[in-house]
Amino acid sequence: MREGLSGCGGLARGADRRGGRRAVPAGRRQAAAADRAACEVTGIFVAIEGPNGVGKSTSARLLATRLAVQGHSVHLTTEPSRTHLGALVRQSEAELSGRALALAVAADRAAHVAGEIEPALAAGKVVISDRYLPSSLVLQRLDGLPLAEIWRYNAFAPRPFLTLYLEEDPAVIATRLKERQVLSRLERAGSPRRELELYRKAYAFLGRRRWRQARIDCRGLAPDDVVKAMLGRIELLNLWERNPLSCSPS
Ligand SMILES: Nc1ncnc2c1ncn2[C@@H]1O[C@H](COP(=O)(O)OP(=O)(O)O)[C@@H](O)[C@H]1O
Ligand SMILES: Cc1cn([C@H]2C[C@H](O)[C@@H](COP(=O)(O)OP(=O)(O)O)O2)c(=O)[nH]c1=O
Repeated sequence: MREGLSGCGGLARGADRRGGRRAVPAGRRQAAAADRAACEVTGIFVAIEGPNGVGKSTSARLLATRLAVQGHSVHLTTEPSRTHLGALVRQSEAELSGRALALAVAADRAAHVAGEIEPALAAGKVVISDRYLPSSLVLQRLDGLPLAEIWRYNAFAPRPFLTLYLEEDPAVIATRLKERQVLSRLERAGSPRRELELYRKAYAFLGRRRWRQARIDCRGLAPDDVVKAMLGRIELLNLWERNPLSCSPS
């Protein structure tokens, strides 16, 4: 098994993530073995995180393009997902808040993982997600929920191969947000500085849960340079050597 890719290929399952062993009743062992076979995957999963306006969408798109040009089979996705449920979450964010929004986001995440991320990984793709679980550890906290409660709702979520956190000077992010015509309720509730602070806490929290993650200091970097730094982080992990898929472009 590739290092850090326990469980379902590029995804590490909850029991492993928590460092515990899941007791499987004898009668279910066969089904569990079938599940393991069904989720035998070869792709890898990279999540991109950071405060609103830091450049996640821009660099996720560029990273996907760069990898595709290199010949990799890439699936670029986002949270909230591009499903009806994801659209509903986006539309409802103004009036849905606190626990209700946290649960709606977690439901969308569960559907996103099962319906989109895992199948793409099973097909051997590099999955890049613009936002994932760490976003909840920041945005739902902005909405007043304690970390432990948010974690409970998201404990099912598989650990990505690598999570990249973009960081930038809060003043630069604030200038970019001023250019946005409409700010969402949570964008207004937070601030770049507060989001950066909560992301640092999320990083530490997930680090204790053996998430593999890296911060990228985007100060003074053009989008192309941010992507170079991302690729550097990925290569640092010897990803390409470890993952046969990535060595044999489709
Ligand atoms: N590295 C960068 N340098 C300068 N501007 C950037 C950079 N990355 C993104 N931008 C710009 O900042 C704004 C916010 O970027 P975006 O990717 O939408 O952020 P996010 O997805 O994190 O909210 C966009 O106008 C984008 O063109
Ligand atoms: C991914 C995620 C989104 N959301 C909600 C709040 C955000 O304002 C809304 C939309 O996400 P956002 O990334 O701001 O969307 P866009 O791509 O339009 O910039 O979804 C959460 O509350 N928690 C989460 O973990």
